[in-house]
Amino acid sequence: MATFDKPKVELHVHLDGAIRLETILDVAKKRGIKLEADTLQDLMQLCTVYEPATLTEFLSKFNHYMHVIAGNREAIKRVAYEFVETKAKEGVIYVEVRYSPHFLANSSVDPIPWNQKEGDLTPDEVVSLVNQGLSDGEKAFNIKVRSILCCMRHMPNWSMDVVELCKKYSSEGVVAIDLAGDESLNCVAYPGHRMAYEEAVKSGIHRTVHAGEVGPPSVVKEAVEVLKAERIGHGYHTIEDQELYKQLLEENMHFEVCPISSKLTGACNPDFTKHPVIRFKEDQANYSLNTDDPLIFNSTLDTDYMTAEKYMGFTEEEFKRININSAKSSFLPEKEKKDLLNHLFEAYGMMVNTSF
Ligand SMILES: O=c1[nH]cnc2c1ncn2[C@H]1C[C@H](O)[C@@H](CO)O1
Repeated sequence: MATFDKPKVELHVHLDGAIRLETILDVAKKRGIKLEADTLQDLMQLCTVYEPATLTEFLSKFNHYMHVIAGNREAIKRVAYEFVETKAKEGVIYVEVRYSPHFLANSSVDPIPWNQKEGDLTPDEVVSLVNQGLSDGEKAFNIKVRSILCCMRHMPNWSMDVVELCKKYSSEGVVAIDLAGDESLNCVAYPGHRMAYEEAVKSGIHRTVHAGEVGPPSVVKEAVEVLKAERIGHGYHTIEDQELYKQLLEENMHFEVCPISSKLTGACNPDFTKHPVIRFKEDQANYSLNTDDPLIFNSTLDTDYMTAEKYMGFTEEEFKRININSAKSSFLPEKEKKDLLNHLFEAYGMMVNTSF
């Protein structure tokens, strides 16, 4: 049985970090693409981070398999659909899944990623395909799914496209913009990212930013003050700047915490009993628990919850509280947020608050 066997909300998970190994092998076979591994076991060995590494080392894992899925319409739709099935099985009732449309394209993207040959799949069509896969999955598995489009730290020239795609597809489940990638190499957001986030603010597109994962608190400060982030991806290092941390606590800023990820990317002390989320818990901060990249960490949402229970003193009550906070901090419109909250209140045996 799962550690917290009740409906859950997940806000920080990368679609391209949540692909099934079986699917990678199968698609590679169908497309005649040679992989460095041809059994499930060997592919797992290749793609998984087993011991604490660095964010840069972790990000290099995507090189082993992204070329298999990118540029292929059927594969992209399938990955999105299967993702929803996986989350439904984990007891997730609402998930916001993120990805870079450019990383899955092979046309209208400069440079073309993963050494692909130029084709005819644009970032725009990628978003449309993912939307279809997610929407088919929602119907088949009866959960709610929304998506977030990622800008990449090292690719500021893609960011204006990303915000335009957020606007174009806001009626098809795209709810926000994100800035992901290697914060350890690019600590200050480029003008391209700043322009895209300015446009997001102007157009009412919700905003989250990977910040303070491995980088210093200044990255979090920039995310909040310059990029106008409404949520912080990870944000562990915020607590090294007590003034900033206190301010964000007062503002009820939401931190998207990913326990297993934070150990294996080297973001935090590998000793879970010293994890910053324990401080968040003690301060009753607003945060969620998430998987981030379950393919690469060989994890599930339950292993993250189990870790929190076993090493961080999490109780059922705290799990309920953080899922309620996650629903409140989701990028859903108010009415849908209330419905989601009521669903959780009911499932958790709490009084439904009719005063909203
Ligand atoms: O934990 C992460 N930090 C920064 N970037 C990340 C993390 N996990 C995945 N990414 C990157 C790699 C993916 O290709 C990209 C879009 O999902 O986002």
